[in-house]
Amino acid sequence: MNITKIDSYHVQLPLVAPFKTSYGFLSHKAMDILVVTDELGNQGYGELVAFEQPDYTEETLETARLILANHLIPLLVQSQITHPDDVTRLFSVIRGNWMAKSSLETAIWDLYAKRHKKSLAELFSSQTDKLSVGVSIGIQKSVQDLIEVVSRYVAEGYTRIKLKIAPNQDVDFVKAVRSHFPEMLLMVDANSAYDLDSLTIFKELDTYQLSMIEQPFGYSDFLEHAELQKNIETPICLDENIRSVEDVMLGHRLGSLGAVNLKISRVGGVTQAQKIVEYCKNNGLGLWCGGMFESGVGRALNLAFASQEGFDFPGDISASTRYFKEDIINETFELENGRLSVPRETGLGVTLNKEMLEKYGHHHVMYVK
Ligand SMILES: O=C(O)CCC(=O)c1ccccc1C(=O)O
Ligand SMILES: [Mg+2]
Repeated sequence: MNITKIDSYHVQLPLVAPFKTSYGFLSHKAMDILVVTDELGNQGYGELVAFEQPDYTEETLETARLILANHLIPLLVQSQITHPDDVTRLFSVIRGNWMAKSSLETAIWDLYAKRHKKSLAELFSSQTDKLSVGVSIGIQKSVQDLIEVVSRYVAEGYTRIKLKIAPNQDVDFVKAVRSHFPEMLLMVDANSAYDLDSLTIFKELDTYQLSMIEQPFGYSDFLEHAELQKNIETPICLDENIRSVEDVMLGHRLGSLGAVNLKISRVGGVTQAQKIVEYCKNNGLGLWCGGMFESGVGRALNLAFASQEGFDFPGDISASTRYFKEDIINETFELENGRLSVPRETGLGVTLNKEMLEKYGHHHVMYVK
């Protein structure tokens, strides 16, 4: 394929409700939408999901833009690409910078699918048209507030609830939610807020039939996670730690994890993510699709990818309205009986809404042939 142009829209969407985690507070989500055009006029969309602060992982929107402009785009346009796997190989000379790589690699996947007049769901061997999904709930001011928020999402149909926790905002919250919803698929995510000194907290959390505990310890730690896993029954799920299939293998061998939160963007793209899917399937590890408050572009990709065999647990892929009042695509993802529809049109199966892009974004040209 011949790439003739790369555009980028710097978008900022207000969140319907602010989101509090153990490390920070989010009132709007910024993202860049890459549009890669080929010689036939096809356009592939990719989302750069990095945050503005380097507080989830090391990358930020600004570092990713630099890596794209100075390294990844020059590499890509100098090379002959016939399949998206070529992009991953090409980018392997550049260390890290997974979200920057993923934004371009996923745009090439969309472009490739469109050139072949296939949906991404089809290319990913999608097994289902409807996907059960969950919702991730930020830290609330009080137990009462949390119960109200959870009740609203349960009424909307979500089948799995994830609670963000932080020191001193953990056991009481979980205990209350569990007693209101005894059968609910429930889990917690600490975003690296604890260490082994908090073992007693986790032994207590271990008594609430949680599906898993996500990223309790350091964002690059494997040893303390393994020590914790020896002391609790609830599977540990790693998120921040996992950048490659090698990280999953390491965590598995050391006993640091029982499940993986897979975000395509955090592992450098679809081709890398697929290796993790295969490893988890072959080794009996839990696997589900995480989220980065994506716009509809990233959401469509997550839905297509997570509809393949191997994903065994509802992901953080919620309805459009859970995140934003208005989105930058023309389609909306609506919850029906706790499920979202997997797009079936060509490529990602979503189209950019020019009016919304203008309202919420700024246009930049990154490359012209
Ligand atoms: O619903 C979503 O898109 C994901 C929500 C979520 O938990 C999250 C959101 C932003 C950054 C990190 C995380 C996380 O999974 O840790
Ligand atoms: Mg997480």
